[in-house]
Amino acid sequence: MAVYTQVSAEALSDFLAKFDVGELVSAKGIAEGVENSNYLVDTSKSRFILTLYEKRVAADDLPYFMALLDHLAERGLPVPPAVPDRDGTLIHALEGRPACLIQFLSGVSVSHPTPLQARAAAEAMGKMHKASADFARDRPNSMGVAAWRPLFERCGRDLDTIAPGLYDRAGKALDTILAGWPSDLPRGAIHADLFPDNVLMLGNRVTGLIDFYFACTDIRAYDLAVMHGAWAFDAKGETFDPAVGTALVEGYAASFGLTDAERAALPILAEGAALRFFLTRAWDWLNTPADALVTRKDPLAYLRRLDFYAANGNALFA
Ligand SMILES: Nc1ncnc2c1ncn2[C@@H]1O[C@H](COP(=O)(O)OP(=O)(O)OP(=O)(O)O)[C@@H](O)[C@H]1O
Ligand SMILES: N[C@@H](CCO)C(=O)O
Repeated sequence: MAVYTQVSAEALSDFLAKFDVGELVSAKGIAEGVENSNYLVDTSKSRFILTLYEKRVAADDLPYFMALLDHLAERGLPVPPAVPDRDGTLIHALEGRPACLIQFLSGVSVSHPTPLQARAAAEAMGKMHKASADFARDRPNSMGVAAWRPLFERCGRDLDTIAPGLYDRAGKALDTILAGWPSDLPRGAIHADLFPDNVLMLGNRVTGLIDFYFACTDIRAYDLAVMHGAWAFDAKGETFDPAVGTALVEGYAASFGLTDAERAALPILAEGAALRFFLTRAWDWLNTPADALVTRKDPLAYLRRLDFYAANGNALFA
């Protein structure tokens, strides 16, 4: 599930009355996702996503995300901008949470991407990087390299309750990654969480890039590294699909371009991306009761990716 905040029919009708979107016809909570509360809302005029922002999305960051979505949508990217109310306001409050009414996009997210689908998604990411090249706003990556040691320390020795020896193992990986982290690669606005569930597709065509709530200014090739880890393995991180991996790198290179320096850095960027998702999942694992309604994501699936990249990264991206 991802409906942390319940919205009553009365509150939703009052909310929608501020917009020129017709009358409320139906609303239902969306099960997918773990970060925010999402509802599928049908009105007499159209279909929308209502998002109420929960723990990890700071209200102060919403203007950045909404400006980026507008910027990309204006340049023809298939991203869902927020719908303005009659006064032009994009960001609202509903049931005590920051909330936006978002344009609905068609398509479904694929759970087992083919190389053709992976290539199309990586090309779309390349187009997004192109379109955001003149986006003037900046947002530091709150889940970026500077956040990893503090997050690791906050998890602490409790990591060993997930698997014996995990604290020492993760600590060693963290030291290696921080020591080798590149500082001179091109930066720009990146998505930073472009997992298959954040790409809507119809067949081999990308119809939507969604969930920009980790978007930030960071190393562009890091975005590709995040995508590689998310798309080219099975969910448990046990099996790597080389055809999907190649399709991602070549799709991005064909669409945006990849310098020799960026390509050479992909192994360490991929290790860093794997560590990032390992750490946030481990933190959530340790801090979400096992019987909570939300399904916890397995941190070890990202430790396996980390091990894979450490052992094979250089050969993989050569
Ligand atoms: N603009 C949109 N158009 C169509 N469907 C959408 C849109 N935005 C979200 N969805 C649907 O809602 C689901 C959850 O949305 P989203 O991924 O933004 O949630 P989240 O809680 O932020 O999740 P995550 O765990 O990926 O961070 C998506 O999987 C998709 O099915
Ligand atoms: N994509 C993330 C969850 C949202 O940040 C994960 O799978 O761990």
